[in-house]
Amino acid sequence: MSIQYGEALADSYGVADSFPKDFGYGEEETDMEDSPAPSDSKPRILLMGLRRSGKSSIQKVVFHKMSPNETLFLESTNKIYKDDISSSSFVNFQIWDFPGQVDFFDPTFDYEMIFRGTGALIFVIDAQDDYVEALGRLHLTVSRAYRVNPEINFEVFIHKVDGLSDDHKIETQRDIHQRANDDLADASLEKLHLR
Ligand SMILES: Nc1nc2c(ncn2[C@@H]2O[C@H](COP(=O)(O)OP(=O)(O)OP(=O)(O)O)[C@@H](O)[C@H]2O)c(=O)[nH]1
Repeated sequence: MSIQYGEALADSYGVADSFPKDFGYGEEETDMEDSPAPSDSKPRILLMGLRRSGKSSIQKVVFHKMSPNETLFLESTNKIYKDDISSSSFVNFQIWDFPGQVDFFDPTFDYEMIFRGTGALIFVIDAQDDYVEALGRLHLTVSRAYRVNPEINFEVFIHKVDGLSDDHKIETQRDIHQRANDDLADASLEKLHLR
């Protein structure tokens, strides 16, 4: 099984410069209990991960030209935030930024509907935090999503590596990779590929 992890997202911050300034993004805040509107049929990418892991920062810096410093002032997300990215007929998708604390047992949270229409799920892990809790959440999230829709592409972003030495970066990546896949193997979910 070949598994690769997304390169540290501190690097992705530079990506913002490659997007034109004048994208006319539609913005929408949606309650968890909302049912999907017709425009939700666009290809959908979910951004999930623990609270303060950096999901909104990634979305704002990469797609809205926010400077990394400004992300310090981002408020915690408490609803699903849907962002339409449609710069041309070739680039046309939605990013859904989730609150850190998604409750899969909340009956108003229709995760089956959400996962059914999802193309990719990006799970963000804060490398500067103790990531044991994040790994538990990763496992819960991807195993649920996979059972609903095995076609989803799962990506793990190891984020906030700016404070880590090169050796520590490699060690963190190796450790997260190992533990995440051990958890999947224990649950007989070897077919679920994390990248
Ligand atoms: N050191 C460092 N800090 C970062 C980086 N990216 C984001 N942060 C900081 O992390 C904090 C949380 O970022 P958010 O983007 O709000 O995190 P979130 O995952 O959307 O949080 P919730 O909405 O609570 O789920 C902010 O203070 C950011 O400035 C990074 O690459 N490096």
